Amino acid sequence: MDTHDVSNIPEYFQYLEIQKKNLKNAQAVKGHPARSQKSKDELLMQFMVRQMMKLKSPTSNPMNIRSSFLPPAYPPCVTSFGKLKKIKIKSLCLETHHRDRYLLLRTVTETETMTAVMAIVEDEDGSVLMLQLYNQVQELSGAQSLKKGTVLVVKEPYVKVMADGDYGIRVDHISDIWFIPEFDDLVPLLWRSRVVQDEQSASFWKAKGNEYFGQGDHRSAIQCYLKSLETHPSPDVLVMAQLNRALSFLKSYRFDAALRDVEHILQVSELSEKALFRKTQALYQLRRFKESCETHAILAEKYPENNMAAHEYARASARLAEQSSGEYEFRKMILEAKKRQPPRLDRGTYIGPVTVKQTESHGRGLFTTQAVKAGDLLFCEKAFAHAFHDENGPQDLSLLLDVDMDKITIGTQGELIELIVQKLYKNPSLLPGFVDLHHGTYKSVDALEVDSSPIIDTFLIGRVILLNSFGCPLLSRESHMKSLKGDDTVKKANEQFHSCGVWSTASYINHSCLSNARRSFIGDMMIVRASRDLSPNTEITFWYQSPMDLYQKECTVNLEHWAFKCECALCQDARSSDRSVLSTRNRIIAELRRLFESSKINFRKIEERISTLAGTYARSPSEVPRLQLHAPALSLAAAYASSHKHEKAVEFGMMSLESLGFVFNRANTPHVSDSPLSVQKWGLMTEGVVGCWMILRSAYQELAPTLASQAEEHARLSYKICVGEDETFDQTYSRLSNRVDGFLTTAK
Ligand SMILES: C[S@@+](CC[C@H](N)C(=O)[O-])C[C@H]1O[C@@H](n2cnc3c(N)ncnc32)[C@H](O)[C@@H]1O
Repeated sequence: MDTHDVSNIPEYFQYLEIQKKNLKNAQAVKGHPARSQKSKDELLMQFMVRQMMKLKSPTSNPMNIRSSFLPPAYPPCVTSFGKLKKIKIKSLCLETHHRDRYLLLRTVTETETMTAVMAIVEDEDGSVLMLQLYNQVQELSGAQSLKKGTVLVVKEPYVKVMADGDYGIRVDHISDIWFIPEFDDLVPLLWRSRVVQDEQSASFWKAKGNEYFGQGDHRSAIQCYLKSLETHPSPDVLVMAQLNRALSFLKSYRFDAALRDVEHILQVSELSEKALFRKTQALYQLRRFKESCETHAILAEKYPENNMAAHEYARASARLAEQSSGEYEFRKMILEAKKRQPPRLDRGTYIGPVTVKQTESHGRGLFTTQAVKAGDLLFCEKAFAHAFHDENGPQDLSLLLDVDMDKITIGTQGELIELIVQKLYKNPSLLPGFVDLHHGTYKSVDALEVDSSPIIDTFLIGRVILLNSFGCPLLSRESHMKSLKGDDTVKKANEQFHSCGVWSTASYINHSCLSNARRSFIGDMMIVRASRDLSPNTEITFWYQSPMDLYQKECTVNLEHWAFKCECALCQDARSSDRSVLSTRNRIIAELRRLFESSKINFRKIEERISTLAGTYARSPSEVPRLQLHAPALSLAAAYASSHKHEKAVEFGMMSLESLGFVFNRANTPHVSDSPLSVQKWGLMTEGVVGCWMILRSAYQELAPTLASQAEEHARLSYKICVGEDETFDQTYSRLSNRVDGFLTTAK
C-alpha cells in the first residue's frame, strides 16, 4: 500500500525480464556438476581484485539504484541436522537444492558485501566456491563480520549460476546456515588452530567470552559462554557465564534467549539484581511492558538505590500508560521523528475499541467493539519493523525484483525483508503472530522449529510484506502540507513512499473505496482514526489505493496485487456506468480546468459547467460520492471566498463536501446562526476537506458568526483524521492566513 511500485514501467520491467531469461538459461544446465571453470587461485584472485576495485571507487552517486532479486521460492530446511548427510563441493549440481544434505565449509577470504554477504569458501577437500548469504548484511558487519577461517554449515545447499556466469551457493533462509565455533566437534582437526584447546576449563571459556564481548563480537562471546556452561562450571561460574550470555543476547537483539537465561538464574537466585534488571530489559524489548513493570517493582523494592533501574522503570511505566490509555505527546513525537535517523520512536502501542474477526467474504477484518465518533483513535501502533529511506539524504535506493509475483518496487522493501527475517530468527516467540498475517496462496513449510532453532522462510516473509506492508512518509503532516502546495509531482510522491513497514493490527484492515478510517504516520508509529461515526461491530476499512485520482482516469482502483476486486458502491457504479457518461465528465473537467486557469474567472460559466457535471450522476452523493465534483466545487468556493461572495462560498463549499458523501442538517444551510452546523454523516476524508471547512469558517464569520467556530472545529477534526493529531493544527492553519483555506504556507 502506497509503495513505489514500478512493475508496469518498461524501463524497470526489462530488469525483471532479464532475470527471468537468466533463470530460464540456467535451467538448461540444471543437474550439471557445479565445478567452476576457474582454478582456486583464479577465483581467489578475482575476488580480491573485485574487493580492491570496490575500495577504490565506493559508490557515491546519490541516486544510485541497486537491484536485489527474490528468486523463485524454495522451502527452508526442516530436517533435523542429525538426519542430514554431508556432501562435498565436488558432488554439488547446478540449479539444484540438495535436500537432506549439508556442506561443511570454511571461508578462505574476508567477506564482500553487496546485496548479499559474499566470501569464497572451501570444503575439507580444498574445493572452492563462492558463497552468498542473503538477509545477513547488517548482522555480519562490524565486529560481527565473518573472519577468514570462519567455519559454517550450509543445510540443503542450493547452487546457482550467478549473473557473471560463475557458480555460487546461494543461501536465502538464514535458518539454513550455522556458524560453527572453531572448538566445536564438527570442525575437522585440520581446520583447528593450535591455540584452541578442547581441554580448557569453564572459567577459561567464560573469560574468552568476556574478551569477545569487549570487542563487540557478541556471536563469538555467546559461543564461548555456551562452551563454559557445557564444561561443568562451578555454581559461581555458571551464574556469571549465564548472566554475561544474557547480556550478549540483549546486545544482539535476541531477547527471547536473554529472557530464558535470566529466568534460569532467577530459579536458583530469585533476587539476583542483574538477572532481574536484564529480565526487565528483555521484556521491555519484547514490548511486554506490564511484565517489565512487574519485574521492576520487585527490583525497586529490593534495590532502591539502583538509579539506572529506576530510570528504566519510569520508561517502562510510560510505555504501559500509552498502551492502556492511548494518550500520546504527539508534538514531542513529531520532533523526535524529525531528529532520529531512522525515525524509530520509543512508544507503546495502543489498541483501542477494535478486534479482529472473520468477515463474510474477505477473510479476517478489523471491527469496532463499541460506538466511535469521527476522529476517535482506533489504534496507534508501533511498527513491527520499519525500513527508512531519507528522501532528502544521499542514501541509495533499491529495486526489489520478485520473479514469482512479477513485482518491482523501489524503496526499502529488500531491507524490510532482512529486518523481519532477523527479528523473527532472533525472537521466535514473535513468529506465530507474524506468519498468521495474510500471505495469499503462498504455501510454507508446516514446521516452525528444528533442532530447537526457529525455521525462517524468507519467501513467506517476502509474501507477507508484499501483501501487508505500507509505504509511509516520515510525517503525514508533511505530506498533508505538501499536497496543499498543489504540485502534481509532489502529490504523486505522496502516494509512493520509499520508506515502508509492517504494522500487524493495521494488516487486518480490508480495503474499501468508501473507507471509514484513515491511517497516518509519525516516524514508525501508525495512527488510525475513524473518519466517520461508527456503530459497534462495524468493519473498519481504509484505502489500499486512493480512489480520488483514479476516478479522473475513468477506472476503478487497481487492486490486482492483492488478488481481489473492490465491490464498494463506488466501484460498482463506475463499472456499470456508461462510458459516454465517464467521458462527458472528463470533458467537463477539462473545460473547468481551463476556466479556472483563465486570468478572469467567469463565475457564471463555471457554475453552469459544475451544474452539468452534477447532472451526470444518477445516484445521490451520500450513496455514491461524486469524486470528480469535489475539486471543482472546492475551487469555486475558494474563488467566491476570495471575492467576498460569502453565500456562494458556503453553497459551493457545502457542495464540495456533499460530493464526498457528507450529509448535513440542511435546515441550517446556508447560514442560520442559531441552529448548530451539524454533520449527520461524515464523507470521505481527503486532504482538501480541512481547507474546505476553513473556507466555510471565513464565510460564516460574515454571515452567521456562531457557525464559524463550529466550522473551525470541523476543520480541526478533519485535520486530526488526516495527519493523526491536532496539536499542530494552529501552526498549520489560521484564520489570519492570507489563503482563503486558512493554510499557512510558512508552516514548518
Ligand atoms: C492486508 S490483508 C487484509 C486482511 C485479510 N483479509 C486477512 O484475512 O488477513 C489483504 C487481503 O485481504 C483481502 N481483502 C482486502 N480488502 C478486500 C476487499 N475489499 N474485498 C475482498 N478482499 C479483500 C485480500 O485477500 C487482500 O489480499
